[in-house]
Amino acid sequence: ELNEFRDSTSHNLRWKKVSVYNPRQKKNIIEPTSYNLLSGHTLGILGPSGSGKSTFLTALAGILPSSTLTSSGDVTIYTSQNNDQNNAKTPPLRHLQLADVAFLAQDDSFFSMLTVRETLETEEELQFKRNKDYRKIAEKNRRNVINALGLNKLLNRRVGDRRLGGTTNQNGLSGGERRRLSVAVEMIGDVKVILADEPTTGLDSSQAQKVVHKIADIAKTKGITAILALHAPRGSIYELLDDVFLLAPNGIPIFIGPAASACQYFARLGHKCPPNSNIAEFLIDLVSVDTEDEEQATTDLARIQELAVAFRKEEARRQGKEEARRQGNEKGETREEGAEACVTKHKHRSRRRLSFLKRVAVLVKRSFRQNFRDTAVNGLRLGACGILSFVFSAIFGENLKGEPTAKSVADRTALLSYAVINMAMMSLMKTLDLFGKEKPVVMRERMRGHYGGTEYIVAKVIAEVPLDASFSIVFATLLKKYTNLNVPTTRLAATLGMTTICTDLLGFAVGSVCSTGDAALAVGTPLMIIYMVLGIINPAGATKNGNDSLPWFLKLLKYASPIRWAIESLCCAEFRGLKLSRKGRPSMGALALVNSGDQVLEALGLGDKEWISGIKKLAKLGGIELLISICAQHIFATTHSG
Ligand SMILES: Nc1ncnc2c1ncn2[C@@H]1O[C@H](COP(=O)(O)OP(=O)(O)OP(=O)(O)O)[C@@H](O)[C@H]1O
Repeated sequence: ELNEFRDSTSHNLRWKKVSVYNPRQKKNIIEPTSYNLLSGHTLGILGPSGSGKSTFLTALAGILPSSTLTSSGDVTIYTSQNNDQNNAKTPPLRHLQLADVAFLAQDDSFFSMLTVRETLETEEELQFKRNKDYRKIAEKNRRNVINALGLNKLLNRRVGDRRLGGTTNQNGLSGGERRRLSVAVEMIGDVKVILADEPTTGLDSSQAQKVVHKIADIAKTKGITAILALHAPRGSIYELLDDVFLLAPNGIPIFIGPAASACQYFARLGHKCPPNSNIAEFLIDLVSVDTEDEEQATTDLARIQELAVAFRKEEARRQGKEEARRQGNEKGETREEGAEACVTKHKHRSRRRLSFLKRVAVLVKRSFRQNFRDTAVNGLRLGACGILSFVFSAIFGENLKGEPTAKSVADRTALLSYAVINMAMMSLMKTLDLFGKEKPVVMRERMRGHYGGTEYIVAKVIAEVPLDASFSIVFATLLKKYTNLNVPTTRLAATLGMTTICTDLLGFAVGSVCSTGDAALAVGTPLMIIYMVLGIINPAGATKNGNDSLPWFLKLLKYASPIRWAIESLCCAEFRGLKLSRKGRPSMGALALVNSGDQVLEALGLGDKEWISGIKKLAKLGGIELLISICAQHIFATTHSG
């Protein structure tokens, strides 16, 4: 099966003096290193926790969080081909681009409701044009990837959400299967390098070995390179590595070279690897510092210092040799110069091959599947609508029975306010939760240039907003059925629907601005509470100028509160033209003198408002939130990717 993967091109990876600097701490996080990793080789980065393995990988891929760290050095792909036809097209040496990289992050993130097949198809659809030729290549590539990673039997299984665990995830994928799917998703494109950050995390030893074996196999058969950051690999995993890069704390390089020669190298420096031991463990022990024992820590630091000096000498010797070889080899020199010229000339290749509308269509399809298939959550939301409408009617419904009275005004206002708050809270929480879950997948896809923030938000609006709004319609219908509210069902449903749309869009805006789902929840919840406090109508009466004492930023928040406009709108629909019986009229307060709904609206400071004016405000607010979401997606895309 893997034979189909084989192509005539070999892609070597070369990095020159790659280092990472932390400008805030004014120090290197990774000291400069250079290496030439040959096509088909798998290199393992070993080192204790915090030594900089992940940072080095992200620096190679070119996806360091630029706001906090800077990298320098050159990362290039050196292509050697046996096929003359291809030779004319591809420059022999060029900068590594993100499109060349399959980057496997520590977490496996997917859309949980999609099957393995759909997950791979979506990746393929986002990468390849839908014309016949592209589809043929894409399908062949997908088949090869599926075979190579042993995913054939899992194609129709839903990916599932690991965080749910236990019973809910019974049909979902196991940790090892998710890792293999991650590799498959990354391999769908025409990648030249596999970078994997702790690909064995969370796996048992046999699954861990299988995953590394698959990656090393793919690298060999595809003629590409693989670099794996490994925390504490077993001996059997070490045996799969062709090359090793050993990092000491503070990103100090200690060894880089063939895995088979590591023991010999350290033996020469007086550190013999004990026979029959795990070489990886021995190497990591060599560069680990015992933080609990001060005396031992001093010994460890001295050893690391000595090994670092030896590495620098070895590196200088190797570079001198290479320089001499280059100078002595006339043919080699000409080739290298030509190649360097290619590095500077080569332009970034765009991976966006689909039109805007097609990209949106693919994303809408995925979002639909994710939202509609989540029957457990949708069922719970429907149930919540039913239960809440029943509870609300039990609490407030009594005073609404029979002909409308002045006594019922407070209950009517409170009932409408809670209905708005309920729908707003439900949709905001759901949107922020989903946004957080999707974020890693979306960031990865956007980093690879599959689509931009606009397509993502537009697709979410098309796929999610109608479903959320339909829950509002159900809630409005039930509420109207159980209570004796005056507002027509259509107006109640439309207002609650608009509130849901507006809070969905608010969720998109908050989710786009915040870097993680947790941060979005931490910002979104208090923001909604402020909107609630500022938006709620005091049934004891309000003055038109009640706003005047508020500071400007609270006035702004009051204006931006969807809850305010929805409640005002519903109050207008409820009270406008309503005749109030004199029975049970309150003896005090602003409502004591009212005879009609119009007088109530006057007392509430809504005398000149209509139902439609609140709806128009909600629509305007939704438009602004949509714009903020799209802008935030573009502005924060790079900072959040790190
Ligand atoms: N964005 C960042 N800004 C500043 N410092 C960072 C950033 N990312 C990582 N570091 C620092 O770089 C160092 C190396 O971190 P890194 O995560 O690369 O180590 P690691 O070897 O991969 O660790 P582990 O094995 O635990 O995953 C740490 O000291 C860390 O605090």
